Amino acid sequence: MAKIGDSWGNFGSSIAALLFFYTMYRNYFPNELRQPIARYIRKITRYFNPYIRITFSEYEGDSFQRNKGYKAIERYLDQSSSQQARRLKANFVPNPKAFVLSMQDHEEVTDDFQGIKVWWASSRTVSNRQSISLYPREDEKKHFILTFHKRHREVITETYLRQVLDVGEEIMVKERRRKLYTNNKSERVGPGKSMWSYITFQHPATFDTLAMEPNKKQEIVDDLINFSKAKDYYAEIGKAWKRGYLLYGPPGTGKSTMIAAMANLLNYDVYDLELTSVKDNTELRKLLNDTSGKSIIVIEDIDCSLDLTGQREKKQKDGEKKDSTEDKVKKKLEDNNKGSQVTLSGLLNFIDGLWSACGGERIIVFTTNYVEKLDPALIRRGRMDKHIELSYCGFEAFKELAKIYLKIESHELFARVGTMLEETKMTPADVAENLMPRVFGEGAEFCLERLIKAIEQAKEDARLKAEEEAKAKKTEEAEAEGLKTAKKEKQESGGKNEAKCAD
Ligand SMILES: Nc1ncnc2c1ncn2[C@@H]1O[C@H](COP(=O)(O)OP(=O)(O)OP(=O)(O)O)[C@@H](O)[C@H]1O
Ligand SMILES: [Mg+2]
Repeated sequence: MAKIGDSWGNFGSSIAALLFFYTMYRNYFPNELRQPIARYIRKITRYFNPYIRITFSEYEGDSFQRNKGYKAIERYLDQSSSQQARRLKANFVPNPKAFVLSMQDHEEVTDDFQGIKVWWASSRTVSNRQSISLYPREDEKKHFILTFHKRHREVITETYLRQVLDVGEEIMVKERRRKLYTNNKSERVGPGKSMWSYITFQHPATFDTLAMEPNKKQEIVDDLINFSKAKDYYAEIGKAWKRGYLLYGPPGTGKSTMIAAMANLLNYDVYDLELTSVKDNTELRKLLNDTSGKSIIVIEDIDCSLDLTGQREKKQKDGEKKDSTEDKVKKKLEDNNKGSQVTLSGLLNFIDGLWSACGGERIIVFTTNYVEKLDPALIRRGRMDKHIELSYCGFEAFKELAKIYLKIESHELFARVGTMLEETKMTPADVAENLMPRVFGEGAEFCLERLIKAIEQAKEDARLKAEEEAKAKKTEEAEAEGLKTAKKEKQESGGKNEAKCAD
């Protein structure tokens, strides 16, 4: 009891002494001396203080740019925060649906790295300014402060902080709501606004629900996963961490569905780039600089977005005849391209990684119905690393669709469907449409029979179309023959007349 009384007595006299010195200092020290003394005291304490403090602010300098590292640190600290901090705040994350607990301001947690103890504190400073601001952050500044012993300076600043960022970013990617971005026309974008607008990406397609030959599918999945894990490899060989896929095939064969499946597999955002809305190459560069890592940049129907047919056009003018499909594509291209001056070389520059080399991994996907129309420079390996053909529905793809839509792996009608699909071209979209039960209670057999009828109908349609085409060709040939004969006759009669005149 006496001991406690003694220590209270010592404590009291120390406080009294401190107060005494402080009053003396305030009242009797001239102002000019106070500043150097304060500086000197700070120097002494710094000399004896073995700890280093690093402050991580929520915003970069005085800019409006949010510091990505701050968010990553916050996510990294969540686990220690939920176990150690006493005052927590709860944030909702959609993926997986849950509350994430983070520490409140002015809380402190500890972390252990290779046996080294560090302290993390969250802090918020509020400015004294008496202004009214629309932006809360102008007056409030949030920081994380990391404290550690100076003998661990190298390990902490180099290895530990790298790990904090990597782990934090990984958590953020896992729990984020993925986005589907589309580019706005530049006229509609106000100053300081992003050229991309987005909605939440919620496409249900996965590689499990995508019907295609299993080995081919596995090869694509492996390729994507290998790419997403190859950060160090790309750094080693000095290439931008990007990969290009060209998906080609007739309409309804699953090109867009595959892009959604890719995004779902890798947990990437999707940037759907409408090239015809991009004014010129400079704008294209800006758009691409504004994309984030872990994303798929998609240009659908590339043949209709850009004039890539220059060489072919020249040949056609030299006398070749255009077919009706090409006519249509050309017309669509002209309609689309009004106002866009993006050139092939602008696009090539982008793909080559000059502009996409900033930041994390990116996948570029082009889709087209007419692969033969694309300029070889655009799709050469290295730009479009993998060319994937999505084609008409074969037996293997049909079996996958039956598994997805009818939940069956075999049926006595399968063999017949298989033979019919070999003879008739039908897209997976059409097969899926017929297999999907339309009203409650439609059984597998009913749906398979409907599919058989649809294939028979498609076969009949194809036969009629071929007949019509053959007829049209014959008429064309007859007309050409007629023209030729008429020309010959004219020439001959012209020759006779000339001879008469000479007589
Ligand atoms: N291989 C497939 N596996 C499963 N479903 C498919 C497949 N191909 C097409 N489908 C179905 O058909 C529909 C149309 O497919 P999708 O939009 O992917 O075709 P596309 O190749 O992108 O066509 P387009 O060239 O016209 O853009 C999708 O809703 C999808 O459900
Ligand atoms: Mg499509």
